[in-house]
Amino acid sequence: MPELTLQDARVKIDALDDQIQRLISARARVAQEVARIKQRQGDTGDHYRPSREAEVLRRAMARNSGADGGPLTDEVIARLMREIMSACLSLESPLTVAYLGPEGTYTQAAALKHFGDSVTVRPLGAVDEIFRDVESGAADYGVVPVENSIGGVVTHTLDALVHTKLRICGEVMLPVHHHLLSRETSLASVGTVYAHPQSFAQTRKWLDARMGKAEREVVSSNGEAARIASEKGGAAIAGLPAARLYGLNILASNIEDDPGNTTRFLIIGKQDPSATGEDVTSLVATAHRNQPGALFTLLKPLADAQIDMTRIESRPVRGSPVPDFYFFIDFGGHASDAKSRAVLDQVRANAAFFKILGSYPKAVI
Ligand SMILES: C=C(O[C@@H]1C=C(C(=O)O)C=C[C@H]1O)C(=O)O
Repeated sequence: MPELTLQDARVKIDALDDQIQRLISARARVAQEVARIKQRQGDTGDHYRPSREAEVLRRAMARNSGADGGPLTDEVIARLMREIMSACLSLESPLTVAYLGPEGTYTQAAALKHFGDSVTVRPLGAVDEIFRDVESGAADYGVVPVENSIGGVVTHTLDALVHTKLRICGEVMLPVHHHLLSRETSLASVGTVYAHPQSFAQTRKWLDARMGKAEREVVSSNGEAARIASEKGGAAIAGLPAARLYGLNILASNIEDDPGNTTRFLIIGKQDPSATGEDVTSLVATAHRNQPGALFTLLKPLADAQIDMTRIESRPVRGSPVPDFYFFIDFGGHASDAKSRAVLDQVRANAAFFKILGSYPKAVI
């Protein structure tokens, strides 16, 4: 590009902004048209389509890697597109999204990462409440944490999935950075640290080394920890949104023991997203008891079909007179594709209890 003066550059930016805005408005009008087409087709539900959104985001990232792409990163481009889609969708059917509150939690950050800013949010107090809220229709979708790369599974979420009629219709991966937040200005003045058990698990080494003498008090969420620290003193382990919300100082940043610390969240709702080519299927099953090799039998069809099993977790079956376990299995593929369907049929045939929890697009950003 030839040298521009500052004034020339600003004139250029103004002209580009004019174009961008005209195009965004044109896009919003087409999105309204999509909603009208759906209504004419008798579609009475909400107009959110997780698979279509995943495709739009993947296309945006692919374009960014192409000849006209850059210099912004794929993730930044996808996030901008995310917000445009969110705003377009909210014109016709503003979504209501319930999540594990209070405000300032990582689950809130996950909800906004997945749905964008143009949604109505309902921060609720417990995982069960989120399931009930979506089942009753008070919220269109729910966002619940399911697993952290250091702390392990969120048992309430797995237990709720066994019995719910809701479907998993998406997943969100959120890199989690913990910070020590306080009204105080130095670590030495902190007598008590408040945090969610998962946050304690993820910062244990740092706390042992730097705050060995401080009391550790478990609370129900990171947002709650920040609220208590803002009212009673002490410090909270939480994310930056909580620091902003409660006006706390950041005494120490990125105190997680593993810099790759990531939490996976599930989107729960009432729809079954269509296949996108990059999907995950989640199921829960129990093996036949008292049979040697029962778990092996359950999993063998996946191995035989060379399906990529990305996760397996177990939870005890409550009230069972003998030890029995629910196995939660994730694999790459969509329940509607021939290979996955055949494997699911075989697993179902070998299982005492079997339920597909959902097939949904693999997280894009
Ligand atoms: C309902 C639809 O559109 C909604 C709006 C989208 C957008 O603005 O790009 C994408 C997917 C849906 O959440 C659809 O495309 O079927």
